[in-house]
Amino acid sequence: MEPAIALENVSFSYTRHKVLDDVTLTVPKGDFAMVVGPNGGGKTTLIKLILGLFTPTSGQISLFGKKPDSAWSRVGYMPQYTHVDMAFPVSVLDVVLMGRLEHSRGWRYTKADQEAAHHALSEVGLSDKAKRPFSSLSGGQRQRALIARALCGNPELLLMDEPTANVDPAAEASIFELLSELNSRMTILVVSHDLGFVSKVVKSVICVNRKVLVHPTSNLNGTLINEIYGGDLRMVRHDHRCSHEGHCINDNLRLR
Ligand SMILES: Nc1ncnc2c1ncn2[C@@H]1O[C@H](COP(=O)(O)OP(=O)(O)OP(=O)(O)O)[C@@H](O)[C@H]1O
Repeated sequence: MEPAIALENVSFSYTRHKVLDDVTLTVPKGDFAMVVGPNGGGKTTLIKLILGLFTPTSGQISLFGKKPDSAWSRVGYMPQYTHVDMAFPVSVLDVVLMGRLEHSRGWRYTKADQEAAHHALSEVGLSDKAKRPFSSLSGGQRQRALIARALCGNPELLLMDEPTANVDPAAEASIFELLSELNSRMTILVVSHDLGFVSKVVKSVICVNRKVLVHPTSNLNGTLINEIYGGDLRMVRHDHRCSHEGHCINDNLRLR
C-alpha cells in the first residue's frame, strides 16, 4: 500500500545553512504521528515541504504516491498561530468555509460547501456557534473552529502545526481526544510539544533536529514517564541524544 507521506533523501536550505539534511521518512496511511524537536529544529519547514509550499533543495517528496501540489485536495492543513483580525466581523461559519476554497467553484460557496462546513462544525462540537463572531470564541473553541476549517474539504491527511498552542490543559485534552477519533478515518501528522498525549493517542514520534528519526511510541511508556517525572512533563528535547535504538527516557525527556 502506498504511504500517505514519503520523503526520500530530502534536504532543504533557506540560505546556505541546511535546515533539513538528507531526510528519508515514511508515514503510512492511518498513522497518528507527532513531530517533536527543539525550537528552530525544522518542524514547520518539514510541514511546509510536505504541503508543497517549498521545494526541496534535493530529494523527492510524495503524498499518496503523487507530487504534493497534485494531492492538495486530499490534505487538510491547520497552520501555526493562525492570525484572524479580531476587528474583522467574520463568523465562525465564514472561517470554516475558507476550508472549501480549494473545492468551491467560482466566487460563491455552493450548498455542498455549506453542508460540508456545518458537518465539520458538528464534528468539532461547535454546531451551535456557527453564526457567532469568531472573535467571541474561547481559545480552545477557536482552535476547534480552525480544525473544522481543515476538515471541511474531507481530507485523508490532516497536517497540524501546534493545534494546542495557547489553550488550557482541559481544552488541550479534548482536542487530542477529537484528533484520536478523527484518526479512525484519516492519517494525522501533528507538530506538538505536548508529550503527555503520546502514549494515549500517538502511534509514532518523528524527531526533527536538522536530521529526522522516527520512533514507535511503544518506546515511550506514558505511565512510566509520569511516575518518574510527575504531571509536569510536557516537552521532548532532542538536543543530541536521539538514536536509532530509540529514546532513553532518562536521557531525552526533561521538564520544560
Ligand atoms: N523564511 C525563512 N527564511 C530563512 N530562515 C528561516 C525561514 N523560516 C525558518 N527559518 C529558519 O529555519 C530554521 C527552522 O525553522 P522552523 O520554523 O522550521 O523550526 P521549528 O522546529 O518549527 O521551530 P519552532 O519550534 O520554534 O516553531 C530556523 O533556524 C529558522 O530561523
